[in-house]
Amino acid sequence: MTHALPADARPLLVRAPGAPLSGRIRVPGDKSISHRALMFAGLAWGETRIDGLLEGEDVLRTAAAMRALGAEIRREGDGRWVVRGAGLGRLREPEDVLDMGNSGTAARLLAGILASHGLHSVMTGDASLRRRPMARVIGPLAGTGAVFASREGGRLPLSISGRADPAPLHVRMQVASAQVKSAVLLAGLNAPGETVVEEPVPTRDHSENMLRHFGADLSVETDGAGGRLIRLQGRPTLIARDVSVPSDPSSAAFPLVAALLVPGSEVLIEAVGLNPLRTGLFTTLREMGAALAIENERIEGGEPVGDLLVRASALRGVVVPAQRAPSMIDEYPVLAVAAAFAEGETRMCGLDELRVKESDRLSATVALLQANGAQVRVEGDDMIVVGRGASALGGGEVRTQMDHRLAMSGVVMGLAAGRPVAVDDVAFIDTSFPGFVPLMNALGAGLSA
Ligand SMILES: O=C(O)C1=C[C@@H](OP(=O)(O)O)[C@@H](O)[C@H](O)C1
Ligand SMILES: C=C(OP(=O)(O)O)C(=O)O
Repeated sequence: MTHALPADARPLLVRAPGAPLSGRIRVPGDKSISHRALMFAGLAWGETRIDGLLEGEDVLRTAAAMRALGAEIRREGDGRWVVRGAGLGRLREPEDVLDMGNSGTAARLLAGILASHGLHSVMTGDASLRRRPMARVIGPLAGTGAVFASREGGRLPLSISGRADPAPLHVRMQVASAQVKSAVLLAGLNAPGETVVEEPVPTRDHSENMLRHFGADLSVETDGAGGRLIRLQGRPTLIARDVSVPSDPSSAAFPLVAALLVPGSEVLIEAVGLNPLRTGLFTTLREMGAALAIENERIEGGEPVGDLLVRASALRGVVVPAQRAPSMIDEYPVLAVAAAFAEGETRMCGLDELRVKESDRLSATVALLQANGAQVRVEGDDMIVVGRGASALGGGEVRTQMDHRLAMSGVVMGLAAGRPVAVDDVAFIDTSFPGFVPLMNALGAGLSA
């Protein structure tokens, strides 16, 4: 197997800190909400102020793309971002190729905007993103009348000839994906009439919440089985509204699991987003016996948030049901690390979507664990990890494959294991969690990079 590293790869050797992790931290803003804030603000009339925007590389790609489409976006000295929207239906044609870097969310959501405006555009990304499937958005978005040309298998680069008069869409989701749902809703915004999304398995609803926040007419009906029917009335007047971005629960996952696994640790993570469609990891860790308390629950900027108080805990294996997967989809690599230290077997069910993330996260997570002495196997779409003591774990290399979540999971493995862990490239952590290493060091992790 080849093991190609980018020229600017940043390796890191991670050792157990030898003392508990402790302190109070705040992790960066939610990545999903940050992308959406920039996109909806860019389509609105007036000036939107965004507090707490994630300044990770993925989100900066969305900012650059929205600028290329005519939105004015600036960062003020106090860290607040201000967007003067171009207005729905009034975007300008980008002069050059839109490079979405490592970000599936940026590429797929933007495809919905581009398909529903009368302009021609070409989108590309880095080597990881160019491998990821775009047919899942091209298929439904073709219903607008837009014309797409992609590489084989619907891969980037992708050219889009959008429609100034897009047809509204009626889509029944074939895959549980908030990115696909959001692409359809974004396209439906500029289509006269009603766009409908049938979602048998609910996924994160930040787009729905934010569309309402900006004044769109959107309704959600739920059926008895948890499915959702979303109706959006096209061509609303979107009006700039201030946005406050909560801390990202998917980023909180890494210091949280590290604190659970490093003996004696006690860590407080402030103001973490607690949208119920994002908190599957917290539910699962509690089922595993984690001492994880949620304090000071409140609503900030329209989303529930709370402080997570976590103490090192002896974990036991559990079965994680497939229905929970969308609410913790990005957390499986670090949950698998936690499971490697738990007593007994953890079975994580229904992980097919992990195969199409920044890497094939299912096989990459298996490789991460196996290289570090854990017992792991895959049966169909399930991953099964049998836990062992810390002294039996570590000593291996983690190949991160341009995937930030694998890099951070490798770091957590190294902090908890009996032997050091070599992570081949931590550079991609900046896509979602800038400042990860110093923040972990503020807790006493003692990382050298
Ligand atoms: O809509 C979003 O912001 C996201 C949805 C999920 O992807 P899928 O929609 O592909 O499941 C998730 O993995 C990604 O990190 C962010
Ligand atoms: C899957 C992820 O992001 P994206 O799809 O936006 O690249 C992630 O952040 O784990």
